[in-house]
Amino acid sequence: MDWTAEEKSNVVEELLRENGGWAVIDGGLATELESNGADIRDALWSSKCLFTCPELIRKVHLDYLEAGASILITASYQATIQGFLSRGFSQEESEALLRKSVELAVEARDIYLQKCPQKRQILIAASVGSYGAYLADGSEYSGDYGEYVTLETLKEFHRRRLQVLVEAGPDLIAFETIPNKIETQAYVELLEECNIDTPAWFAFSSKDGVNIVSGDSLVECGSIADSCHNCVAVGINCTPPRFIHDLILSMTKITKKPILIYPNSGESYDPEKKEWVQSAGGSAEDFAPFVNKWHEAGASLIGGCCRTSPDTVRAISRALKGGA
Ligand code: MET
Repeated sequence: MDWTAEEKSNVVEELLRENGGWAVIDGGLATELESNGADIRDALWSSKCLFTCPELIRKVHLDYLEAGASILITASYQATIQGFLSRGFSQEESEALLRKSVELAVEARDIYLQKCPQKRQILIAASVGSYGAYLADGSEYSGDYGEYVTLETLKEFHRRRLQVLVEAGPDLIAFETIPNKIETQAYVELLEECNIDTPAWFAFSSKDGVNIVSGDSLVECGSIADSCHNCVAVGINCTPPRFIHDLILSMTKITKKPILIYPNSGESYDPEKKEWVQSAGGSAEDFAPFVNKWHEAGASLIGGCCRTSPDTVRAISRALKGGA
């Protein structure tokens, strides 16, 4: 469909209007692929599935739609041209893999809508993971890229990837797990410099309920995102549920745009051990009682991140419909 820039930028508001003020985002993709048998222990993480088991990605997208999600996030979180090149793919093949992530989500939407008696709006959000996700050294959870990584390094790293994803025609761009201010700034400048009119959301992660993981201020980073012309929603992802309420309250002070949250199942990243440790009070099953409080506090787009599943999404959907 050929939409004007203004129509494109209204897709989230339109979805929220159609749905009565809230919408459900899908749940964890990589961890759900793993639960379905995919081996993602790899520097490419879930994006490895783009060439090893694309049909499984399509299946997981479909499972999330059947569970009630209205927004699908593509399998491009850790998909980067640099990452694919280092595995022996050519530039063309690498770009095709990026496009494939969007195509698979679009296919899942088409299959779902064909058999769904009640037509509903479904948006495809092209995931852009941080530079640290590409490095796969834990820096996506510390935001510490060292002194040699500048704003220009980050813009150069993301530029072509962003252009290719946009050309594949997603409804939205999902900047996910943003760890620091410099990368927030890089995304905002790239959208402008590349004349991108696809709307974008900015999702930060936090490990203390106050700042984003690098220690940079959520208020400051959220405000940078909020001031970006393309930005249609600001929020939090991959963060333990127990921090979410306070983070929503902080964000209501800096944005009038829709607030999105998709927490993980309660784990935190231990930089010493370089692994995720489960913490008490916030498993995916515990989501449902919080969901309406989060919505009342100001979040309108709600889903799950790592280690959440279609069951989590079903519970979120039920709770928002008033059935929890
Ligand atoms: C570490 S955050 C990962 C986000 C990504 N959309 C996923 O669920 O796989």
